[in-house]
Amino acid sequence: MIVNLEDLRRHARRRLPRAIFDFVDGGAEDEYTLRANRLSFEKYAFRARALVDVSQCDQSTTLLGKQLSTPVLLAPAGLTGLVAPRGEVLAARAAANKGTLFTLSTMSVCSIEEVGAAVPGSSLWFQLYVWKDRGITRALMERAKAAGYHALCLTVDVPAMGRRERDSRNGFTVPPRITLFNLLDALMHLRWGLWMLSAPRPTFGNFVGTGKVEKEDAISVASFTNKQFDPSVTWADLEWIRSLWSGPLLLKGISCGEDARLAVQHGVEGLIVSNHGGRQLDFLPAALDLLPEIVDAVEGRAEIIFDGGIRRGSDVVKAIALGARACMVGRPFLYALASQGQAGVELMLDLLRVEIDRTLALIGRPRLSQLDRSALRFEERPRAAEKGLELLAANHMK
Ligand SMILES: Cc1cc2nc3c(=O)[nH]c(=O)nc-3n(C[C@H](O)[C@H](O)[C@H](O)COP(=O)(O)O)c2cc1C
Ligand SMILES: CC(C)CC(=O)C(=O)O
Repeated sequence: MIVNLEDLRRHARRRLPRAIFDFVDGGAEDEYTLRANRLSFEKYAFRARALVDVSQCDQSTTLLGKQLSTPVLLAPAGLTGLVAPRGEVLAARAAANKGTLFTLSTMSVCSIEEVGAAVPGSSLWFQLYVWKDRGITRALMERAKAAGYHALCLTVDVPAMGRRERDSRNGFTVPPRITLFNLLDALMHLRWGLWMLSAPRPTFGNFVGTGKVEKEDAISVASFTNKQFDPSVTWADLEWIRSLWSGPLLLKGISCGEDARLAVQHGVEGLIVSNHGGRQLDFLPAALDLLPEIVDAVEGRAEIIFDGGIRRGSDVVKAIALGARACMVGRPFLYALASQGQAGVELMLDLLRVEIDRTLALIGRPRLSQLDRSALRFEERPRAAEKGLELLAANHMK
């Protein structure tokens, strides 16, 4: 039975082959940041007001000029189409049906055009990684523009791919290598195996025909991206990106006040405060702990989106109270896709919607605009968090 997002994770764990589940679920190195992302929410409790009319809670909002029915968006996730066939199309449809946005990763299985044709461009953002081959980078932006995507989200926290040790242990490659273990694993996860047989062999769909993926047979994500992504990108390149993209521009992966101020000086419309879900630099602080410094640095000059560890509606309310305008979720929508395809993603968004409404009612602030830091208490000693860290560390050592 599915009553919350953790249930979707459990479902996904049963449904997906080990290497695919670990690719989605895992983080970098010791996974400190991955664990911290969750535990940081325990540092905050609520200050609730009583006897407020909460008969009409309203979580609708606007983001970069677009009306949204909820402040929860779907984060870019490479290889979503490995979790369910045509996974990006299914997730984009779910987001559009629920009045919110889907962000397509540069590293998607379905192409920019396929997703663009499935839903209105107004409910789509495109996430950009800058390739060494600037012709390819330029073409990605032109294709997203031609397909009607509303905003461009440049990810800035991958100058090198984080080391995901679960992927190394599992020998995870794209496309998945056909080995005896992988065949057995697929047989033990027959629904996923049959699903995948119904789709073309998954690869990085935006690069088919460019010669970049055809040559590569079964390569690790880190080897591929370290070969293709440009580690020399600097603030100066933003001007070039700006000259090619006329819509709203956001930077994803900003993690300190200095960079937030620079981003504003460069005229970006939005920032995504994120540590890439703990998949890049291990021992970055929990994403929630990055938020106040960045909100203070931005001083309202750009819209701030938060991601990292959101698993409850109350987490969304806390991030908004700390100054975010909206939140992205990554793994939860991938677990949901693995569990029930498009219907699973819609269910995940519904679960969060109900939890957000209930939290707003219980704290006596029926609208998002009424949320600020006075809605929270900082827990001096988050005892549950300390205990949780000890337990998780103990599990990790087993
Ligand atoms: C499987 C997977 C693939 C991801 N791929 C990308 C990507 O291609 N581009 C990107 O900017 N972020 C990527 N991310 C990071 C997410 O956009 C997001 O920052 C992160 O998942 C948020 O944390 P959460 O999973 O705890 O919600 C990926 C995350 C996961 C789990
Ligand atoms: C396929 C990868 C490059 C996607 C990514 O950014 C990630 O796994 O975090």
